[in-house]
Amino acid sequence: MTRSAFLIFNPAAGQGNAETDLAFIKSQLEPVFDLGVHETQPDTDASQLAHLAIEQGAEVIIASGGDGTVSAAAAAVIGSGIPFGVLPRGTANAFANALKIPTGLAQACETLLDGMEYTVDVATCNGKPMLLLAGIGFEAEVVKLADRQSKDRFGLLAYVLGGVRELRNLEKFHAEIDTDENLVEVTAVAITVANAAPPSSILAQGPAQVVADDGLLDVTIVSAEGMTNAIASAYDLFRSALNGDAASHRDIGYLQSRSITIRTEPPQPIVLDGELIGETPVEIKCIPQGLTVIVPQQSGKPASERLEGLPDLKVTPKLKAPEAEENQD
Ligand SMILES: Nc1ncnc2c1ncn2[C@@H]1O[C@H](COP(=O)(O)OP(=O)(O)OP(=O)(O)O)[C@@H](O)[C@H]1O
Repeated sequence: MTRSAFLIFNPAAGQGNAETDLAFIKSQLEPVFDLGVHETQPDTDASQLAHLAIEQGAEVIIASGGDGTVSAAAAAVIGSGIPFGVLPRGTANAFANALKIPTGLAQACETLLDGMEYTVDVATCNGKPMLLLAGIGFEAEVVKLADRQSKDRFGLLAYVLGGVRELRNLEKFHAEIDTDENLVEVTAVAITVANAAPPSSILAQGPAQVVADDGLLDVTIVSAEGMTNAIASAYDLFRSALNGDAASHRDIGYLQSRSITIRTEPPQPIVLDGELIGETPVEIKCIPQGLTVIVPQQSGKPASERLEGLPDLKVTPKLKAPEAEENQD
């Protein structure tokens, strides 16, 4: 029986040609899936379509568009157990990058055909679904500056330009971070709470790795004052993102918790998965194992075993000896 797949397609996303993209996607997926294509409209968003997909009993739900489309669709699929696929066609494609889903359309289609299911945590942030991360302070200011017009002109560079402009006006704030274990009080310029993070989200890279399926949120605190310290901290976070080592600069701290409340003085903007949602205080709670995503084979967890492809491979599962026999002598 052919599996039914419900494709949510945003024709307005990204800078490519939507018609060509859709024709290509159909050519790749129709031979394998019973594919229904549903285009988003300015007034029919991806989350409404994802709810429709669940109602109709879709066996796979696929979202194709920018992070706006992907996040809205994924949020609606949380808790349904239905495998969720992504065909990224946006500017930053943070969701795909965080889960190592290829951003090229051909490879992303291949992933849907021969990938594996990987169940990740999600979270709520002030009651809203959170897939990746919430930024408080600096990152939120950068998103404010990367407006739609400059995103259309410069793509990903818009965020970088926003970041450089914002570096000049780093503003400190006092923060109370209430975790499961402690109340941490600190002066910071940026606090990032991540469930999963793409390597480009450098402000989330305090810990060696942000693991998406450990039931925990990773908090990175950057307290750099002044331009020189900010650049040194940024360099350390870059190094952490590249090498998988934890950050060690004295202006960077990190911790883990299942739920977190952050209060700041003065109030700071919050950006949730790329969208400004308001100001602190913020309460974030992890929902372990909330979403099943289709990812390339082996990309979910750091591989601890790889055998396939070896010549003459044969793997025979061994039955464990019953305890009684083990104790016999
Ligand atoms: N048929 C449509 N015509 C015009 N706009 C649409 C349509 N469908 C959805 N939209 C709009 O697209 C936006 C979501 O875009 P999405 O985030 O998927 O892509 P993007 O903005 O190109 O990506 P990125 O944020 O990575 O640049 C929403 O604002 C939504 O209203």
